[in-house]
Amino acid sequence: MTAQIIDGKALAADLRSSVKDVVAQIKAEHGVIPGLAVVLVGNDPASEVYVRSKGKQTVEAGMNSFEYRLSEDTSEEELLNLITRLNSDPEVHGILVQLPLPAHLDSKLVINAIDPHKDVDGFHTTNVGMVGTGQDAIVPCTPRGCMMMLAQIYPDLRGKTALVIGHSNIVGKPMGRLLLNADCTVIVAHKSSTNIPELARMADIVVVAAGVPGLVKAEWIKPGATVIDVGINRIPAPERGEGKTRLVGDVCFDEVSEVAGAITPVPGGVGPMTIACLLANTLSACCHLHSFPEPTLLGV
Ligand SMILES: NC(=O)C1=CN([C@@H]2O[C@H](COP(=O)(O)OP(=O)(O)OC[C@H]3O[C@@H](n4cnc5c(N)ncnc54)[C@H](OP(=O)(O)O)[C@@H]3O)[C@@H](O)[C@H]2O)C=CC1
Ligand SMILES: Nc1nc(=O)c2c([nH]1)NC[C@@H]1CN(c3ccc(C(=O)N[C@@H](CCC(=O)O)C(=O)O)cc3)C=[N+]21
Ligand SMILES: [Mg+2]
Repeated sequence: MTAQIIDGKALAADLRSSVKDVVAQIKAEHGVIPGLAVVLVGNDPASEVYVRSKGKQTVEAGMNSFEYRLSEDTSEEELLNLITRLNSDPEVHGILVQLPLPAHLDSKLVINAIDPHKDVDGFHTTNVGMVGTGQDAIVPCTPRGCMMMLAQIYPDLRGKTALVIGHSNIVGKPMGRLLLNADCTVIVAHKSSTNIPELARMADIVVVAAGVPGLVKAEWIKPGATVIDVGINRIPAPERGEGKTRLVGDVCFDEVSEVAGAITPVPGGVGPMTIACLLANTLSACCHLHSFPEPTLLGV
């Protein structure tokens, strides 16, 4: 069997184009332009790349992008002051603080200072609690993107056995909660789990967000299962020339795609969906803040 490749790049382009249509409609009807503020503290090169890409795609969707680049030694007070200003700025509908923050800043405190209605990452304790209890709330971008990709394969997720590998607050835990809300039977594994290959062989759906290249092997996968690879790892690629690198996920893609029914590639899988969902969340936040009807995008 050769797995169907779930094309995140194409699906993300569809999502961005439906966001763009609704943005144009809101602008025409109400004169409101959704705005996203991205805050980057320090100069981590990888974060720099993501922030630039987010800003570009925000503008391409017809929204306003506000970027704040603060120095590595910014104090917690300065950062909290900026968030307070953004919370009360009517042109800002979404606020994203790029993680990780430098070690001297308390990310829980900083994230919880964001107005939950503007927390387009869905990391605020209020949004986490609401998603955890099955209430409408802002859903974290990466898990939301994974759910949209799963919807391409399964019209109904009820009763599917799902394994999530990784239990971070930004990917694994919210992913497990969304799958549970969709009535999957959910297992969430992590470094202390002792029998992941065995658990994986029971799963119809495997979502891996561990940050370990080559973690998931073909013999772990039940034939026909769907494999969602969230991992983003930059590894040396001497075959491309000295000092060159390439991006890989957490899945041994070539061998797993011989067994799985469907699989997401890296790059071009979950990553582009994450950014498209950020735009979708910003649009939804704008609609909510202005009491416009919730836009229907790709249905998740
Ligand atoms: N595509 C996208 O849009 C995004 C991709 N990512 C990528 O996804 C990956 C995970 O990100 P994130 O959740 O932030 O990472 P974290 O490092 O915060 O969490 C990793 C999780 O994986 C677990 N883990 C690590 N090694 C193993 C292992 N060998 N077996 C089982 N579990 C393991 C850890 O367990 P423990 O807690 O016990 O240590 C932890 O729960 C990274 O590669 C990151 O770059 C992240 C965000 C968005
Ligand atoms: N507050 C916050 N929210 C985040 O959502 C957040 C964050 N902090 N910190 C870092 C992680 C990581 N992340 C990615 C987004 C897009 C791609 C992406 O578009 N990847 C492309 C490749 C990009 C490349 O070539 O480097 C792809 O997979 O095809 C990857 C990773 C969001 N994160
Ligand atoms: Mg942990």
